[in-house]
Amino acid sequence: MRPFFFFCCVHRGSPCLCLSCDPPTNLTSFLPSLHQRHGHTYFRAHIRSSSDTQGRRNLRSKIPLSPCGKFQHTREDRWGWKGKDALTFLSSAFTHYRTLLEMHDTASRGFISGSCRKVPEGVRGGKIVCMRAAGDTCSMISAFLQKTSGTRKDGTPVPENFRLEETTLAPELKDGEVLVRTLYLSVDPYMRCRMNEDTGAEYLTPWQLSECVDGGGVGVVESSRCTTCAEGDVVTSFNWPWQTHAVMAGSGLQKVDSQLVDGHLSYFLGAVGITGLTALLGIREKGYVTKGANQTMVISGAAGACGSIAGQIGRLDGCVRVVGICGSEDKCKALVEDLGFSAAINYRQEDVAARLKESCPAGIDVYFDNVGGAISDTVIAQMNNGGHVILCGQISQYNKDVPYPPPLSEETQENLRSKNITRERFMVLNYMSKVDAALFELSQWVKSAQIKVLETVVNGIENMGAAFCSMMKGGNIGKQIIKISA
Ligand SMILES: NC(=O)C1=CN([C@@H]2O[C@H](COP(=O)(O)OP(=O)(O)OC[C@H]3O[C@@H](n4cnc5c(N)ncnc54)[C@H](OP(=O)(O)O)[C@@H]3O)[C@@H](O)[C@H]2O)C=CC1
Ligand SMILES: CCCCCC(=O)/C=C/[C@H]1[C@H](O)CC(=O)[C@@H]1CCCCCCC(=O)O
Repeated sequence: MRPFFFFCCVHRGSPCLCLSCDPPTNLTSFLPSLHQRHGHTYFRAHIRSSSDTQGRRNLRSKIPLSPCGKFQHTREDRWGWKGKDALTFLSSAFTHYRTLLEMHDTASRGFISGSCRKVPEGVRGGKIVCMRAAGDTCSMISAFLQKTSGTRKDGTPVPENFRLEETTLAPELKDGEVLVRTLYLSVDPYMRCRMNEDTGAEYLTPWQLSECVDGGGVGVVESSRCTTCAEGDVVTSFNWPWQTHAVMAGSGLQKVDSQLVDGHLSYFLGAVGITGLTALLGIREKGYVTKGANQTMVISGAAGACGSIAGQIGRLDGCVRVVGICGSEDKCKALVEDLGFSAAINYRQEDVAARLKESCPAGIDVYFDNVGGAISDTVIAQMNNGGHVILCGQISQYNKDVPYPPPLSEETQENLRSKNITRERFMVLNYMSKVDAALFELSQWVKSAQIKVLETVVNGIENMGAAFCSMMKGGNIGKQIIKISA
């Protein structure tokens, strides 16, 4: 929905409430339907007073507005309530302001006291910005990183590392900007590294304590002053702020085609997004899978976002055995029964070396490594001569103070060298020229159910921090998604 602005002003001696919209199109059809659809419209208030040295006050209030009167055309780009209807609205609005201002700001209190029969002296272009028209969703909530003892480079992240703030969006868009409503946000392992002052990876910038946290997101354009984005477009970005709404530069957003995912827009953060691409391009660029070569592939972190897709692609690309390693019985069951893995090993309960011997009788040719550490040492020890390790990630090391990729043990280095095993670092962002074709391929596989998609969806921005921490400990099956709005 397009944001719009009400201006309180004196119009020929009586208060007038005007509505302005940029560009001023579709107002006639838009306004009547507003109340029909939502019953109540909630407003967020900005007000400017002559005694307010900081200029603008954000009152952070919701003002229920009852349907009243009919809109009148007052100027080419303005529509408004006049006379009695305007007074009714202003009266309730100012009553509400007074309560809030008494709580918030004694300096501003003077100008709203007294009668609301006329616009009080001192109010200069007081402005009420409509943020949202549906129930409680009018706030813009942002998530910030905060220090807690023990969680910097070494240590497990906790939900208390994140705090929420409720703020108001700047109402006017500048040239090139768009207002987006966030639909889904992603939490990803690399974010643990962004919690550190030194991320340990040259392409990752640290999150700043006072700035809104960002990452992968998908949303819908609600209004636009950017030539490349239009209202209703579905867009995505790697640098989406953890906010319910955001004003962003249109040039930083990629438009996506909902048909690619049959309307499952969260897939743009997973199977038909960065983690699907990581699985596909990682295998294609570094896995050297050859049809008819009788290869066995092992995947660690196999029930996660990348791993669950990688195993299915390994099979589709021609591996005869695909074995997953993951952290629970439920995950093992999902891999074998739902995704068609040949076998699955629960590393928390089983002897990984013994189970690998049993489930990979011809040895291991390709290893899609998501976790590193002891699990990877064990897998590499059972790899065949001329095998290939796809070095995708090392999540078992992200809570430690080590560089990326972390150093290998002498024994594992010797295994790689003596068996001529390649172990090349893979980074999906280095293959952006191949992304369009790869996304199409993933989309076709998903649509035809040759690839099944698993997701763990949590609702609400207030649960972002907890969802991130849970994913880091294995709380997810498939891609961890946070649904922000419908
Ligand atoms: N190179 C690239 O371009 C990219 C790399 N990655 C990397 O891929 C890997 C997977 O990412 P993604 O699919 O998004 O995340 P996942 O969906 O796989 O979630 C993380 C999973 O890691 C597992 N895990 C956590 N701690 C450990 C541990 N100590 N030992 C073993 N497993 C652990 C948990 O599953 P469980 O219950 O099995 O323990 C958890 O569910 C990460 O290492 C990430 O950094 C991701 C995207 C792009
Ligand atoms: C330091 C550990 C990194 C391990 C590998 C990994 O998880 C990489 C993930 C990236 C993947 O290539 C695609 C992504 O979305 C991940 C990186 C995102 C980069 C965003 C950069 C944001 C910033 O730093 O400003």
